[in-house]
Amino acid sequence: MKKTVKVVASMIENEHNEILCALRSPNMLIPNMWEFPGGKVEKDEDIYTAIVREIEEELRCKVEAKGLFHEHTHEYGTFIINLSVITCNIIEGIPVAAEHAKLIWLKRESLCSLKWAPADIPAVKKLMNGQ
Ligand SMILES: Nc1nc2c([nH]c(=O)n2[C@H]2C[C@H](O)[C@@H](COP(=O)(O)OP(=O)(O)OP(=O)(O)O)O2)c(=O)[nH]1
Repeated sequence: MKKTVKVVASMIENEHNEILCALRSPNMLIPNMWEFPGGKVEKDEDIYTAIVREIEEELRCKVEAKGLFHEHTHEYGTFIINLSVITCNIIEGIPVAAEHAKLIWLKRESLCSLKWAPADIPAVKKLMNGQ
C-alpha cells in the first residue's frame, strides 16, 4: 500500500498581486518542477505551525498563516500526497532560495507558463480563476 504524506505549501502574494513560485532543485524529489514552498508536516504538528516552520527553513523569512486556500489529495507513482495550500503573509524578512533552484513572483494569469508539480495543479487553477 502506498504511504500518504501530509504536506503544507504557502500561497504568498505580494503588493503587485504576484504569487511566489519556487523551482524544486535537481536533487529534490520531484525535481525541476515548480511548487508553492513548504514541506512535510511533522508528527503532532498542526498545518499552520508546520508552514511557519517550513518557510523559515526554506525561505529564511517569517510568515503568518491566514487560512487554508486549497486542499487536495494526489496519487504519485510511489506515494500519495495530501497537500494543504495555505494563504500566508510575510511579516519579517525577504524570501531567499535557501533550498530551491529559483524563486520568482508571477501574476495569476502567467502561472500556467510553469511546469507545476502535478499535485499543485488544482490550486494553480483556482488561483488562475481569480480566487
Ligand atoms: N513543498 C511542497 N512539496 C510539494 C508540493 N507539491 C508536491 O507535489 N510536493 C511534494 C514534493 C515532495 O515529494 C513532498 C514534500 O517534500 P519536501 O521535500 O518539500 O519536504 P521537506 O522540506 O519536509 O523535506 P525533507 O525534510 O523530508 O527533505 O511533496 C508543493 O507545492 N510544495
